[in-house]
Amino acid sequence: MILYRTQVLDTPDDPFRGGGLRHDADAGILVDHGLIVERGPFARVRSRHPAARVVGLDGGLLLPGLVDTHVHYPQIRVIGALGMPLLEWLERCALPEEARLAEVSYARTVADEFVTSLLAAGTTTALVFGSHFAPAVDELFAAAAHSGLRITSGLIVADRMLRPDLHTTARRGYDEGLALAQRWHGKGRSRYAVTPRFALSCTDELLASCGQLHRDVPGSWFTSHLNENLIEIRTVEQLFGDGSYLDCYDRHGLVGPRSVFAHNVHPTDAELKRLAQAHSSVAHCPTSNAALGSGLFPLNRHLQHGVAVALGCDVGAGTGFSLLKEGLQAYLLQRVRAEQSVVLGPAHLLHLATAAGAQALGLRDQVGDLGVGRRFDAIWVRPGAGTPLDIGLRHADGAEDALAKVFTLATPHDVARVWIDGVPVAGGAAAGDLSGDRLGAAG
Ligand SMILES: Nc1nc2[nH]cnc2c(=O)[nH]1
Ligand SMILES: [Zn+2]
Repeated sequence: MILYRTQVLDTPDDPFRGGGLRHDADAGILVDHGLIVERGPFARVRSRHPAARVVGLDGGLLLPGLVDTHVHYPQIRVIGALGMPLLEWLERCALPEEARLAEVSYARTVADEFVTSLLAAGTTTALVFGSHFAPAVDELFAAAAHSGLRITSGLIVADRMLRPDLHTTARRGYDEGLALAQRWHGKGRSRYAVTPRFALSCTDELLASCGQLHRDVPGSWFTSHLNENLIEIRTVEQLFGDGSYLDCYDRHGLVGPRSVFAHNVHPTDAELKRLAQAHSSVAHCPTSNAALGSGLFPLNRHLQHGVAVALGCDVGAGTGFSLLKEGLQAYLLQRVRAEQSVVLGPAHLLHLATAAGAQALGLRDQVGDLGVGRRFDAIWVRPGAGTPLDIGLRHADGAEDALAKVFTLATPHDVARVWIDGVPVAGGAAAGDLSGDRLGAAG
């Protein structure tokens, strides 16, 4: 057992529903085989467990591991292509790179780069858009399993409107998806997600095969894109004729409590109503929406309709892996929405980046906060001495202020250590000597 002594912040109760920030300035968190078994003032927990090994996390603060509900594994190398709207960016930047993952050795290198970057940013759980190539999806699951990342992912399918080398058929997509699910779904921390790229690139027949696969793999997840860009939406309407964008998925049983839709920047009220009724979730990806000029996410309307919202970095349209940056961008975006804005405080941002994501992925009983009974998925934010974040934290006016500074100033360089299930999986030099708590050691 390890007893961590630290300052800890989390949001067990939803700040959008009256909850707030939970803060312990000198907490003791007792971890046994990756499970948090006790939490309280350090002195009290220590006195009850005098034999536990104490690991002091001095300076900085401990947060729950970040949960990313929308990120593309094959796109790490195309981050930063600015100045294009969605469809042009896909054609010129994203899809040529995605085609390169046909080569397994290339995919393996990219998978390693991807998983390493996610963990370094403090993301411990992610819903990941996989690849159009099944062997490349195997590489992703293998890299995630090796690293410890909690991952939900799957084969991307499309059968029109992309490059022909990224197209599949309903039969092949089903068969390859089923085989991947049999290899990875429910193995360790991995789960399978049925993943049509977006309705624009999928015929009804392909989406029907997705519905079949979702039903045939019990406990599988579903994810796709929705209502991201006005030209995309108009094209989907022309292709499908009747009904809304969401209807394209709904017709095939793909709108339910295990469905996560990325973006939803331009929803109708009827779509929001249906998403809420189905207990589906929306992955809000604010840096991507800004970079592609997709629009201003209507958080107020999602909240009014009771639609669950979490955060996604949407690499590579998004500008990096940090969900702290996504939180800041979500905040800034709301500031410019004028009278339609939702003013987000630091507790809202932390909730969106942790518990809300865990909820969207059906993992809230395991992760999302650092209370008793949760797995110890955590990040230690400890900036280098003399950096603006270090100065800000030392002069912070209370916990909310400290957390606001983290969202404003922290980068992956400030994530000194990352644990999943009590095992350190990332962080190094900045973490100093945590005797008995080494990378790869069981907690
Ligand atoms: N942002 C984004 N939107 C998409 N819609 C379909 N594919 C993509 C993608 O790769 N990125
Ligand atoms: Zn995306």
